Amino acid sequence: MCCAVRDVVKTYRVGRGAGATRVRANDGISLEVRRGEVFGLLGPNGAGKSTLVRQLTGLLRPDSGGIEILGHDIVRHPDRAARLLAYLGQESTALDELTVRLAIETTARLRGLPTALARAATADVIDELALGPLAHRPLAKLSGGQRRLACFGAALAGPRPLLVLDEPTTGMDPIARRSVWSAVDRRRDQDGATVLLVTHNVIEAETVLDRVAVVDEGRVIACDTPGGLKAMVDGSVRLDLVWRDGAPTAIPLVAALAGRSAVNGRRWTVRTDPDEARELVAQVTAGPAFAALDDFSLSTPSLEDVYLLLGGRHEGLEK
Ligand SMILES: Nc1ncnc2c1ncn2[C@@H]1O[C@H](COP(=O)(O)OP(=O)(O)OP(=O)(O)O)[C@@H](O)[C@H]1O
Repeated sequence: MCCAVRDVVKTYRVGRGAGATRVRANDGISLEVRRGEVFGLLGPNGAGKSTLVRQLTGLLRPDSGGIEILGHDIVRHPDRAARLLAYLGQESTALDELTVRLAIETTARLRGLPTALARAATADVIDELALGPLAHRPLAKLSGGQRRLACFGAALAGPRPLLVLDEPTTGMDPIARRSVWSAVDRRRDQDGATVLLVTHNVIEAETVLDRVAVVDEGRVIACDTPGGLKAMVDGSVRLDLVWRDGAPTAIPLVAALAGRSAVNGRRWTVRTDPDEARELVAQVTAGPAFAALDDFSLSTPSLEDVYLLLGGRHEGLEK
């Protein structure tokens, strides 16, 4: 076991005096992260994911509950977390004035590597993430995605058995994102590192995560492998129809679909069983509606579908 979280409760106080209110950000969270796995925390804005990871990193103290990392009691000894894990938070301003190279090297030195080793580790990370062209520029002068990649690089400098990454790929282009996921894979496969990842990107998460905890309103509402979670929505498929200039609702078939589609701009999404989906595709593509279509696709369930399904079901889904 790498991390064990037991019934963690964290309440923030918002405002002052008589008008103060309380926000229960974590409402009894329990989960276990096994050694060597890439474990994801998935959930909507404000679900309590960052609050949980900040407690794991020793930066925030739970009101109650226990957190153990590699046998260390982090609630009692929050200072130990820094030796056990590398943390990439949502904001990283401490390193902003440094160049990319210095930010990575400084982090490696702070993690106890002697100068020569810190330099070598920095060169490796710069190479691995293709940060060479940015290495001499201060973080503050980089684009959002570039700065995020540089901060991720700093998080990798100096080995740690646990990587805690809060939305590591925010703002990154597809190439940078891919290099992040490759680097995460390498840390797990070659170094046996455990990775705890906060993400909103369900599609991306599906390809890198071994297990996922779905967090909502401060609680874990489901925890399983992506495959196990997707089995909940087995037997359904998703038909996406993208209309060129608005849907031709004068066509009876389209009018009938309107009532059962989730509409997002020009995109209509219908969830149904595979047989009906095939039938609908045949009807839409063979009839007059086809001329109004820009694109259509039929997909098997993704974690996103699970996530949407869980939105309304908060019980009995943990494994
Ligand atoms: N410092 C704070 N003071 C008061 N309330 C806070 C504070 N930090 C977070 N909260 C509240 O606690 C709840 C959980 O926030 P948290 O940042 O943990 O969510 P999250 O799941 O990480 O969200 P996101 O995906 O948007 O980053 C929210 O309602 C948030 O408004």
